[in-house]
Amino acid sequence: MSHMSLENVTMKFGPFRALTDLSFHISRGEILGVAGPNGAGKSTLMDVCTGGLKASAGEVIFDGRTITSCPRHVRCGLGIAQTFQIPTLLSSLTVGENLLAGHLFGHEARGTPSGIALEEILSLTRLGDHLDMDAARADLLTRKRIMLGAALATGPEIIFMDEPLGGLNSEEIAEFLDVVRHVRDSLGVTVVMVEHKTRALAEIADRILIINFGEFVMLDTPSIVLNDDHVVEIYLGKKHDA
Ligand SMILES: Nc1ncnc2c1ncn2[C@@H]1O[C@H](COP(=O)(O)OP(=O)(O)OP(=O)(O)O)[C@@H](O)[C@H]1O
Repeated sequence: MSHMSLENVTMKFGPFRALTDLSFHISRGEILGVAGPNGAGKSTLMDVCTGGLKASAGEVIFDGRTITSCPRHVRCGLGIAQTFQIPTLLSSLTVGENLLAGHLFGHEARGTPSGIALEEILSLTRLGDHLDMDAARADLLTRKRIMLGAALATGPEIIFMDEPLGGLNSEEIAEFLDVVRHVRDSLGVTVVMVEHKTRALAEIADRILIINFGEFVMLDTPSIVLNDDHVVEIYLGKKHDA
């Protein structure tokens, strides 16, 4: 059984369709990359999955349960977490307190404590040495690791990440991807990563979904998707003749 599926999801803002009749499955434990040109509907897609938006039509199913209309905190309680493009931290608190806040939020939403130990999150996100540091003092990569840690502390089964690599240099990208890989491998958490940097996606993703103008284009392994003529054309605006 698939972990999460979208069935004929359409998202309208007034008369404008940001997503049109989108259907696909996310498998448990996979790293799914989501790519597409600016305005393709990637953030909208993430929001209809995590509860920021309610799809105008169609259904979002998680572990067999229809969650299309569930608000964000209910989806958090079911095991759905999200990180944002610009790190949203409690900057007056320490790194440890940020993780604790995530833990408490998840506990409250679910009614039971998270099954993921804070020590393991500290080790996976490499934050063990920074526990007492004020979050406000952290550099960008560390802020991203703190946000990921706080999201993991809610105890998710699936985590959606909105452009997590933005603003990082190539060394930092490699380090962050390594953290994400370890998170998936150690915790079995499913990862959905919306990202413009397709080369990085190709390195980490099991499969990549391409959308364009809110419509499904392709979902397959990175090598198939990124070498597909239609996908290359969408990105470059012309035929790829290599
Ligand atoms: N709240 C809203 N009201 C009206 N239109 C919206 C709203 N949110 C998004 N849109 C429109 O829906 C389309 C898809 O936007 P979305 O942000 O999902 O694209 P994206 O693929 O994430 O883009 P980018 O890569 O630039 O972040 C865009 O045309 C956008 O202007």
